[in-house]
Amino acid sequence: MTSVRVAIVGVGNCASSLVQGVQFYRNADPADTVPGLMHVQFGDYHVSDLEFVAAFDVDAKKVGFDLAEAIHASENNTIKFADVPPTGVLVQRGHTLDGLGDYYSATIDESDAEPVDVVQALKDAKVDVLVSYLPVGSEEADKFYAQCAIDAKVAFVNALPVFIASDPEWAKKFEDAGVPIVGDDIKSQVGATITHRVLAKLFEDRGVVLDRTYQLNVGGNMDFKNMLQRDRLESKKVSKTQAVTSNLTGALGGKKEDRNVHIGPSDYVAWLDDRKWAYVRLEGRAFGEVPLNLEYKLEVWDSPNSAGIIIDAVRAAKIALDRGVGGPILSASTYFMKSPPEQMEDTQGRAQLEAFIRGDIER
Ligand SMILES: O=P(O)(O)OC[C@H]1O[C@@H](O)[C@H](O)[C@@H](O)[C@@H]1O
Repeated sequence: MTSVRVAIVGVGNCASSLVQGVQFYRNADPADTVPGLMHVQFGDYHVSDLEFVAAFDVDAKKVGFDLAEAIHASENNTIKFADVPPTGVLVQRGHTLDGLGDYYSATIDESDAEPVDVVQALKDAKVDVLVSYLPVGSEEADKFYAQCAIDAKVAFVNALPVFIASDPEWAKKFEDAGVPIVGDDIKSQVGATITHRVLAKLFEDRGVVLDRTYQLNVGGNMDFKNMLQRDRLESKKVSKTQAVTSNLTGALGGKKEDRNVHIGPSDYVAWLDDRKWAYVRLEGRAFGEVPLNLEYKLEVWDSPNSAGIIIDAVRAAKIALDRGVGGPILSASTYFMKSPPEQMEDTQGRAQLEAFIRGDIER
């Protein structure tokens, strides 16, 4: 089988963990279990089949540098768990559009190079899958790159909370073009979303009435700094909220907004670097209408926590591309993403995805 030729837009911490992860597990035995991957061998593709062939960013400390160097440059502050040798891929000057909010603009220097023709660059590098890791709130920029993927006939993995796969008009554009998309908004391996989603569901499954809940997140990466600009995180709040409530049938079921559900990024704490701490509280009523409350705290390194999921999402997108299936890949989107076109309970989502890998279902 051929490799999976991957391009990345946004060479931040998440890109760093992805590139390091492919290096770290390049010799993994297909019979082994790798934490954070569904399979070492996912359909026809081993982890090591991912080949990074293009990257785009706007940061002067990254543009023009080898991807292996750029992943540790500028404000990137995630954990280093692999030595990535030079890739021979130089980061190209992407288009800024609304990609930089106030905090990014104040923190980094933008490259003064001319933005490249992205569609041409994708074609020249024979890219199979473009992963969008733009900062939260980059609505215009994310749609620009989605359109580039359509024009270059490159599959798209939308890791941020801008609604593309889950937007019927955009979904149709991908379908009409015969280009697969997996989106929207990556759901980490064991992150704030999945733990909260599962525990809220546990309340319901055990007959406890969930009256109110919150999820307060703090972190020290640029994602959290960027989100200090409150108007950039609206889509993120909606995405995170529906990821939890879509699993419920009670009063909070399906709510995108409700006074009794507060889920969102809460503050930036510089010394946490790329660690993310989530404080979650669920308040309910059990037998005899007696109060029952649960509170937990999750501590993770944010970017590695989603890198394995992206490796699987990229391989699912490539399988769809190989099979000539365009539009949202529902099974992969529902299992990997917070805001898929259709929400499904996670074990069911995983079973659907296994069926997709085997070729039993189309998408
Ligand atoms: O931990 P969760 O809730 O699944 O969130 C995962 C990801 O969600 C994305 O929206 C964030 O920008 C990432 O930084 C984060 O890793």
